Amino acid sequence: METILDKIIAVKKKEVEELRGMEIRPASLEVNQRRSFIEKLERATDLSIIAEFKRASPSKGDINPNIDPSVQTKLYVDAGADAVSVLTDQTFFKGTMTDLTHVRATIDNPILCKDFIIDPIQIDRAKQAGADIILLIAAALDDETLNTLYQYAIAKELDVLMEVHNEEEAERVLKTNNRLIGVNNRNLKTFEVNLDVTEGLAPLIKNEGRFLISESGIKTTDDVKRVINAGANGILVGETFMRHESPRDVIKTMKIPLVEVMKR
Ligand SMILES: O=P(O)(O)OC[C@@H](O)[C@@H](O)c1c[nH]c2ccccc12
Repeated sequence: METILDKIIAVKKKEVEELRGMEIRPASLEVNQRRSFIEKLERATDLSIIAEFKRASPSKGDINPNIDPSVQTKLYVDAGADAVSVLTDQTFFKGTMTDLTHVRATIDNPILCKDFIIDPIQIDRAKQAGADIILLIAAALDDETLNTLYQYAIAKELDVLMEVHNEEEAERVLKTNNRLIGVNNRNLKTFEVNLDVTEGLAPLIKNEGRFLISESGIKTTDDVKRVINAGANGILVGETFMRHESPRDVIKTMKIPLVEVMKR
């Protein structure tokens, strides 16, 4: 059966064809300046927070379709978020690359371009819009493509967040020497969300000395403590911040010291 991920990738293939016909100009020096999230993680003593701007999603429908990306992400950063994620997919998440451009003009923290990247041309476009981190989803890429895109991104001085959901994917990404691994608690094929996924995969990732970001389904301080205990260096949170009347207050309560977490 065709999964939502298959549907999304089919749309991305068309988008890539369209992009090939467009001129992607180099970004201005100011936009291009390097903002490394991995360097921030090396120095971090608290849990790192990547706060996401996400208007809608295939699993939840509209989340908060009418708020302004610059206003919302400024709020995130002022509350203590370390990085911001901007969903740029239009068809399924109601985002745009223009959202990312606007956010770049507003904040100075690292920005993750949250999209389904299958081709280097999308990396060029993300970089031009002002992204500092790109996402590579193991479930959507074979080993060769994953490696090619990874090498391409680091050559452009971008950080790469490699996303996994099971052991097989984790082993595949650990074969690269990428230091930043995201464990998605949501299964992109069934939408089921379970923090057990972070707990199950954390030993594998931490034993290899990589930074671990727990992604999706994080709502409460208890959830946060659970993933910290599992070994997470950071969290990626969208819906909880997008729906809350005061994302500032939630972010502040989630910014917890990492004390026992082994940092390598
Ligand atoms: O809104 P949540 O449950 O806090 O999840 C945020 C983020 O992890 C989620 O948006 C996400 C994780 N990986 C993705 C890949 C594509 C699109 C979206 C995602």
